[in-house]
Amino acid sequence: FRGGMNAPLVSLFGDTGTACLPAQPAVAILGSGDFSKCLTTRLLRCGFHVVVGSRHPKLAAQSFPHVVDVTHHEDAVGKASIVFLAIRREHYSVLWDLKHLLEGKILVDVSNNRRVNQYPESNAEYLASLLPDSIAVKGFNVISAWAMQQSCPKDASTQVYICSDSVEARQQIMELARQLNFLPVDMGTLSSSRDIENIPIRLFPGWKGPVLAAVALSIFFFAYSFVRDIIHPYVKYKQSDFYKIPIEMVNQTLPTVAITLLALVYLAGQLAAAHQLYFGTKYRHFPHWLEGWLQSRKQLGLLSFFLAAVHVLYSLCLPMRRSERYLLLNTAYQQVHANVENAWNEEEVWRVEMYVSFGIMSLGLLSLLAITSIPSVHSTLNWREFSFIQVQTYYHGRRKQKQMWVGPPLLVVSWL
Ligand SMILES: NC(=O)C1=CN([C@@H]2O[C@H](COP(=O)(O)OP(=O)(O)OC[C@H]3O[C@@H](n4cnc5c(N)ncnc54)[C@H](OP(=O)(O)O)[C@@H]3O)[C@@H](O)[C@H]2O)C=CC1
Ligand SMILES: [Cu+2]
Repeated sequence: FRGGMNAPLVSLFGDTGTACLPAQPAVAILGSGDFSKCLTTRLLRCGFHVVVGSRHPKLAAQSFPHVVDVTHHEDAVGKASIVFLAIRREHYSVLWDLKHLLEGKILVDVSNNRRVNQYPESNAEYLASLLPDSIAVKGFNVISAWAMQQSCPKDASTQVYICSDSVEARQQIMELARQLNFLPVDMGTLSSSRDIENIPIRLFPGWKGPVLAAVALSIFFFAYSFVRDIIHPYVKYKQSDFYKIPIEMVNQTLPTVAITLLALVYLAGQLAAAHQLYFGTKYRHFPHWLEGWLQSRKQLGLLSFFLAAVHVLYSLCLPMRRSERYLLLNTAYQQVHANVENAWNEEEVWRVEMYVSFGIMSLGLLSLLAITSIPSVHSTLNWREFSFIQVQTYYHGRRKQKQMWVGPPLLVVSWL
């Protein structure tokens, strides 16, 4: 009915979705908790018939719509060939009594754990060993009950990772996921279930190192500017510049950390190239730390871009400050006193004009790098276009760095 020759005919009778589809088969769900309720809502909306198996069907039936058949485990399992297990791994032992009824059926394990690698084997592999005559499929565990209930969830990805040792069962559950408006991702055999179970527990795994590096660099550069621009004048000349802490200090730290992170992005590639040249081969593994560093280049680059953008905001606000106004007035007053009519300093003017222009262009290039690293933009470029942008920008950046990097790297502070 979907597409093909019949498509225009069907649309004549209106695109009312499920009305034109053939009756969907029944799907059983064991357990009546949050996940079960939300999965039921989604299945009903997509035209499936749902049977829920509960230990206390009378009690559980109150929290399900009337069209849902809420009954005992044995009864529910008998009515469907696909059974979702919306119970926790700790309670899988109840399935032992249903062993004979579950023979040859597809069991979908949606369970999650609390910690990474909490059990020696994954929940789905445990299920498969518990019921060897059934077909275990892992999936849907990355979707929260909340998102399951929404018809078009906006709070996170709609991708579901699915794996099973049976190819047909995997295909069947992937098709089901598609009908429920999810994007199934084929993860192969059941041995992938451990990785799939670890997905929801992870929290930005690639970001830990880069964020730590950014924090450490910020503390270091902030302390450095603090000692140099505030403590030193205070001790030496008894001059109190503490008002500089909230804006000037921060605005010195931000670009320094940003450019250092950007340098770290490119340094990793250089070290990798040096490693390959030194050993004369590209078939040798990089050391662990370098491997991790290479893999976190994107995060380092994006953090660099973020800090540079915040730096721009801070810089735009510099003339808004009270302190700026007082300092300007004081200089004007002193100028009048000294009887200087025109304080125009050609060299100073040129320096600042160029400095701001370079700053804007660097941010422009950096944002180009940042935008092309976003997956959806990335996938519209072929690899030649991608490397054109990433490499060209790099050489421009390098040429500029050469002009600017006079003296030891710490002097970058004065450039920024
Ligand atoms: N909640 C979520 O957002 C998500 C949950 N999941 C997974 O879904 C599964 C269910 O989660 P959730 O619905 O939140 O859990 P709940 O604790 O809300 O529900 C679990 C259900 O299991 C049944 N149950 C409880 N104890 C036992 C027992 N001793 N023996 C047999 N059955 C029992 C109960 O149903 P009854 O009383 O009817 O028998 C209960 O409603 C879990 O494996 C979880 O990891 C996965 C992704 C997201
Ligand atoms: Cu700057």
